[in-house]
Amino acid sequence: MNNVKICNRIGTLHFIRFPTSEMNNFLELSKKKGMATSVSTVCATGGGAFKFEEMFKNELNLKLCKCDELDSLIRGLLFTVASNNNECYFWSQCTEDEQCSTQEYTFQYNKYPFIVVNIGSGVSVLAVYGPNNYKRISGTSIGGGTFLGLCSLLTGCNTFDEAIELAANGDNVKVDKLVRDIYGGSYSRFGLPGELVASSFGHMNSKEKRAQVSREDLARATLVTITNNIASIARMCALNERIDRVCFVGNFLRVNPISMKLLSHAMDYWSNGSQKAIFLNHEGYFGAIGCLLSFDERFKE
Ligand SMILES: Nc1ncnc2c1ncn2[C@@H]1O[C@H](COP(=O)(O)OP(=O)(O)O)[C@@H](O)[C@H]1O
Ligand SMILES: CC(C)(COP(=O)(O)O)[C@@H](O)C(=O)NCCC(=O)O
Repeated sequence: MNNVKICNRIGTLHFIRFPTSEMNNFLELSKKKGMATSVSTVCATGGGAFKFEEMFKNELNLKLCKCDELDSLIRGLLFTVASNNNECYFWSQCTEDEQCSTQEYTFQYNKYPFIVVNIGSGVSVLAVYGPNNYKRISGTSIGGGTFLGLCSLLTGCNTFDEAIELAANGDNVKVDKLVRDIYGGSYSRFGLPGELVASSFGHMNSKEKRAQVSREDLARATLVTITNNIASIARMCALNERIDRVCFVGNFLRVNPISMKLLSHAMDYWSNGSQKAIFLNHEGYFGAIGCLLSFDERFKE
């Protein structure tokens, strides 16, 4: 991220990611490179800041400066949106897949409230009322980790990128039972179109249908199931809080236009256009950015 001002210096922020399952390799590399000779403290957030604290101290002689993950997330998000003009976007015309495309979104970050849905391993839903005023209003354990876990079980895939690639080439209609499979068409009285999923994985009780589905179809159905569930929770939270702007973040949305389009469509369709799904380019890094800002503040003190 270019032209970022932190601690009265302007520069470029660089982002690198690796899964915490690779922490041992990271420690080995840090030892080899003599990381502790150039820094004494590393800013860290999320569960890993607690889980790996001892390990960093014992193996590398490095102190972790621990910051709360949700405080850091909101702080990093607000800072990034304020510093980076091109950060936010939305998907338009998501009823027609071919016409669905991204458009830049001018997010009035200094206008409150708004909702943040963080889709990591699990999902946290936060209502933000001011720069230092937010609450965690809901959450679900059915998140990005669930997608990857179920998809690995069902398809034998080994990575998130592979799971997304499979899903991109599959068709959930072969796996899910639609309203039209039950009604023969729409259930118009309650505004349920025939193409709506009535029952996720609802076809999979049939031996015949199971024989017809591919790994790709199963990956797509898993992605659609998890995403639609998150969309339902996000919509209900927005409605309850009477908030219309909903920012979706977290690494589950990395290289995942299928889920972003589904979330956009669900928010738009079920709210008659009153709720808006907003996405951010640095979707998985706000915790890290917020944590860096807190460190900067403590350093100044
Ligand atoms: N390279 C990747 N490896 C593993 N999971 C990934 C990767 N890229 C995206 N994901 C998705 O992101 C989720 C984790 O999101 P993240 O925002 O990093 O949350 P957490 O704070 O739980 O680490 C995973 O469960 C998976 O769905
Ligand atoms: C515990 C967590 C805050 C951890 O964050 P994560 O590493 O998943 O990003 C998150 O997984 C969560 O909110 N889980 C859902 C718990 C629930 O409300 O049921």
